[in-house]
Amino acid sequence: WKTRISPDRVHSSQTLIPKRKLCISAVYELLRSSGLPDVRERTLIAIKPDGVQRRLVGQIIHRFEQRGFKLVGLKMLQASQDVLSEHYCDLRTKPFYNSLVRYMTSGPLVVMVWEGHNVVQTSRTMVGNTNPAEAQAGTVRGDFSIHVSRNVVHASDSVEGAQKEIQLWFQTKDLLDWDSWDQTSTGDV
Ligand SMILES: Nc1ncnc2c1ncn2[C@@H]1O[C@H](COP(=O)(O)OP(=O)(O)OP(=O)(O)O)[C@@H](O)[C@H]1O
Ligand SMILES: O=c1ccn([C@@H]2O[C@H](COP(=O)(O)OP(=O)(O)O)[C@@H](O)[C@H]2O)c(=O)[nH]1
Ligand SMILES: [Mg+2]
Repeated sequence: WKTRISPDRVHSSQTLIPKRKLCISAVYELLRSSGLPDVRERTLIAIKPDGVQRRLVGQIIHRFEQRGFKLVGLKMLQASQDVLSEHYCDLRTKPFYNSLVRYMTSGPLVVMVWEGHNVVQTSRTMVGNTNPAEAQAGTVRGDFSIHVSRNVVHASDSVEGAQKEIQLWFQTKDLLDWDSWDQTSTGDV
């Protein structure tokens, strides 16, 4: 037991922190300061009530996993009017705002945080045009929907927007900073 734990772990105040985790943090810091890709970019993806009702949750998650992004937060919830008015504050003056809120509160949502290089922009591409009639086949909206008022999924549209939305929908403690085995040299845990 000792030989297995001790070479891999260091003490930091009260807790034991895996050395590998410290190393990975240092590598991320180096990448950031060197201008190399930020592999820790995060975005908020929400499967809207029509996506949940139509049992599309698995297929949508599959697309993000298959693309190579990492799931760091996931919950199912009934959205409140308050959270939605904050989430869609830029749309409050739009004529469709009230129907949008009715739609978004009509059933449970599955809200997720995905992480990876360029995840905000790539997710927007994967999700497709806001109006499914204009969305390319192969995108979530282009494959699963036909009308803008039932477009299955939400994806943050900028890195700053994603940060705000993640703070709105999740508490920091509910986001898991887990190490992906494909980013470490061995599968030894
Ligand atoms: N003309 C419209 N009629 C009905 N609903 C609309 C219309 N335009 C937008 N919506 C709804 O409002 C949502 C938010 O619009 P927005 O312009 O932010 O599109 P989006 O960024 O592609 O979508 P989301 O923010 O949900 O990812 C749309 O996803 C859609 O559900
Ligand atoms: O004419 C419109 C435009 C948008 N929406 C809804 O409002 C959401 C948010 O709009 P946004 O412009 O942010 O588009 P998105 O980011 O969802 O592509 C969309 O997803 C739609 O659900 C709508 O119902 N009618
Ligand atoms: Mg939007």
